[in-house]
Amino acid sequence: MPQPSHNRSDITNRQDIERLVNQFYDAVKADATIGYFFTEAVAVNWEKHLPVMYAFWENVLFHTGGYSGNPMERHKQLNQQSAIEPAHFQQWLHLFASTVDRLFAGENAETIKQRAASIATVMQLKILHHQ
Ligand code: HEM
Repeated sequence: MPQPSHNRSDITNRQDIERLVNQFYDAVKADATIGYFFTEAVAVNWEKHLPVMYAFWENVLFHTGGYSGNPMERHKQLNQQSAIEPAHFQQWLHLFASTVDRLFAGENAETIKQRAASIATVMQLKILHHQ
């Protein structure tokens, strides 16, 4: 259960992003539905992947310009290796939103959840249409 919102503050800086991303992937790795993408389909090198994800989310929220990857292409490849179904996306989003809500409350916390949902929608469409 999230704490009452008056005990949580908003996402305001890089340190908050790092905390969010670390706790999100702890939940992802332990998850029965999507954990295997990260532990078996891809043997993720976390020392490399986490800083990429800090930069990605920092750029989404604060427009820092520090991310220059191609997530759509990466997930199309991944989908060819191991199919990513709508239920996987739903669980990914559920874990993301519940991690945000457990740690933070405020305008940026709402924005980052919305951005995650809209990027996930585009990603699913791209995968579906093999664009
Ligand atoms: C069920 C859904 C998803 C699965 C299973 C999944 C899985 C993965 C995996 C295995 C990687 C590769 C890590 C590596 O290269 O070592 C990755 C990278 C990444 N994912 Fe996802 N992902 C999902 C959804 C999403 C969503 C919805 C977003 C954004 C809102 C996202 C953002 C990223 C980004 C930014 C990268 C890094 C790409 C790069 O190397 O530049 N993922 N994902």
